[in-house]
Amino acid sequence: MAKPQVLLLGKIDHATTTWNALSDIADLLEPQSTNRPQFLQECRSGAFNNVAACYRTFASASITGPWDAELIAALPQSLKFCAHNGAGYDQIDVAACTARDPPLKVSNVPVVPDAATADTAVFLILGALRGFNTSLLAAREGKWRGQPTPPPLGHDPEGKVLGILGMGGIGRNMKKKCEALGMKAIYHNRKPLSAEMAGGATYVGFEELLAQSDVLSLNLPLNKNTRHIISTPEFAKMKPGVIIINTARGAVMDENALVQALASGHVASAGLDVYEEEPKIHPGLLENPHVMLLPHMGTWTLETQEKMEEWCIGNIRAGLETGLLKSPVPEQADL
Ligand SMILES: O=CC(=O)O
Repeated sequence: MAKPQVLLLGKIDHATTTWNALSDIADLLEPQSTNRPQFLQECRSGAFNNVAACYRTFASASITGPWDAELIAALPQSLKFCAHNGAGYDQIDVAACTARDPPLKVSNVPVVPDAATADTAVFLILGALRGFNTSLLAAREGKWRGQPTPPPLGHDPEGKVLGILGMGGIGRNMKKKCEALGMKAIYHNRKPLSAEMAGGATYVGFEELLAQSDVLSLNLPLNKNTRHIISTPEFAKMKPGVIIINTARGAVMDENALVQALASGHVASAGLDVYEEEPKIHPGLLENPHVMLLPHMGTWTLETQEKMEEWCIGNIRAGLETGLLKSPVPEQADL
């Protein structure tokens, strides 16, 4: 019997040996397309009609566009598994995958990205609290401590309230690291965690989280319930001088509203790794020398990238060999 095919959407940079080893059970295939219209056409041409599983990266959206209803309808009937290499899978319309007959099973990469993403958040928290960005810029311009005018004094993390919106694996990892800096953690989730999972962080309502945080960190997934969960009315409920950190997805926060809140001074600073329209960064953020801006580097370490690729390939092998993915997305836990 012919082997099933596995389609690679994106690149494998590290786990090439594990990827190539998949050829014991599948033929490995790459698309010819370089943009979405071509990709839809390639799908509809029958070129992928023996593809049973697909490995996709966040960056592969530059070829396929989002996995929305149109794309999911164009994918071949043979496709049973989509292994996404990332924690956040907001690019995939999971409901449309589930509605297929048979359902298209989707997995993400949980846990593995937690530590590196939390480290990125800690870097942004410290950088924003201490106001380090202007000094980083000044040092490169040969202006010692911003000569002739030194920057305003920063703030210590010690004793500050860290509000965590979305206390999943990344939030919990970040909490531990920030407690080592003397911060006090409060959090809001749809439901409180068990005492063991919360690890001493206090559960508060959403409004209390807004009102009590000195540093508010966004660690929740992007979906239709969380899009723009932070916007003008929410900023108005926060402490003057609050610092906002976002390592989740840009669109959980209304970027225009953030720019306005920064301009008014109500939000003192921000540390951002993610943006509403990546790779574009809002000009109001680029022009503000106080905010810390990273270009989506949360999991960008050799160790984490390697482990994420391995995990994602593990999902493909599990799907093909057992019919079940190792880490299905929570919406499909019962499939
Ligand atoms: O943004 C990174 C991820 O979702 O893993």
